[in-house]
Amino acid sequence: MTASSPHQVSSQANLNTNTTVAFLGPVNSYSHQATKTAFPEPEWRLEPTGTIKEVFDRVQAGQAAYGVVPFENSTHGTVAFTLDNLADRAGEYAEIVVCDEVYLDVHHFLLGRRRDPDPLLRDPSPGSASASVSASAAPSAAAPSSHHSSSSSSNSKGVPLASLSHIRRLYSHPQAFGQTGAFVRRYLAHAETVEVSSTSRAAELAAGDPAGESAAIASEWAARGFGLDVLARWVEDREDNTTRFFVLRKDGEEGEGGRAGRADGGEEGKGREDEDDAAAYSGARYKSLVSFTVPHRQPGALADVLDCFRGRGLNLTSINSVPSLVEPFQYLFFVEFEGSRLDDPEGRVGGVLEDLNRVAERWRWLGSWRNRRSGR
Ligand SMILES: O=C(O)C(=O)C[C@]1(C(=O)O)C=C[C@@H](O)C=C1
Repeated sequence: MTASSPHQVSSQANLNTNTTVAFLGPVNSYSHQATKTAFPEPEWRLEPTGTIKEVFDRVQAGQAAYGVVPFENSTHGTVAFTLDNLADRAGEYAEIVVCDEVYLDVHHFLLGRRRDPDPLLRDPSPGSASASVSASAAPSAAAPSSHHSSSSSSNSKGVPLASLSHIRRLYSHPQAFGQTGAFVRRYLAHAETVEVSSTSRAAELAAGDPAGESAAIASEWAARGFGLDVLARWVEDREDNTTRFFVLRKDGEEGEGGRAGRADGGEEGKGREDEDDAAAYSGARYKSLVSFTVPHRQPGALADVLDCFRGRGLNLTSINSVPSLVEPFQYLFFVEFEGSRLDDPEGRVGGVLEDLNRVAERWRWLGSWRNRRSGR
């Protein structure tokens, strides 16, 4: 697993600042990997939480300078828990903004205990590319994996490396289940699926099953961390499976060393700026997020808001909605777009925010940060 374009914060810049970063734990979750990429230890103190909501809580309470939360996955879409907290219906997170993003390639592993003896086992080491499997390894294992390429080194991807007939329970995070549906339906239809708070929590639960009848879909690091056997590797539906994480902080706390300092053009972003000079609109180097509601009964109210972005020449990169919980079937919308409120020489972002005053019922700016995939 790799994270694209590591963008780490220098240790010197962070002397005398709060260096705690909260992420969804336990350790060895994908959130942990994403956090380590952006906030290398030991300069940063990484603190696992039990839920995504706790990441928001700690940042808002000032107990963590930053928080890292999954936002969307390329296969399964938006992470509902994160959107729910960004919606901030109870006004608990009034100061929280997004100040950066991290992309992580996500390859899921099936972890559990091998049957002992397991005559079908070939190579259980995490990340091994040389493992192969007998045609009778598991229910319907004879058929080649349909979802990954068929090169020889990929033969062990997406197929069981050991018998799975003893697995009765399969733990994982709902997002991970959503990214591995083909494998689970094909090889583990006989097992009960149990959603838990993270993939590393899933591995912890599987490791704690004395009968060895539980398995987890989790990361290869969780295999090592919890001493589990790798029963299958790269079980995601799509090999290009990628999750994008948001880095959160409190608004106005982007002082020296803060990651958002780079989002408004700090030194660390300079090389990147030069690379991107060719971009037609310089705002493509950045992204911003706003949430808003529109008058529910007014025809075209949502279109009016979207038209403001078109009018200002701002490219949208994602649109989401969640129930407003004010009245049934009324929604709060999120629009993410290219451009920064913090570096806005042409005034396009400032302009669109003024437009929102006119056409939206309520709106909130949720941050501007460097586009870590500009030019793609
Ligand atoms: O469960 C984890 O390991 C997480 O960090 C959460 C999460 C998510 O919510 O999207 C992160 C990345 C993967 O997409 C699957 C799960």
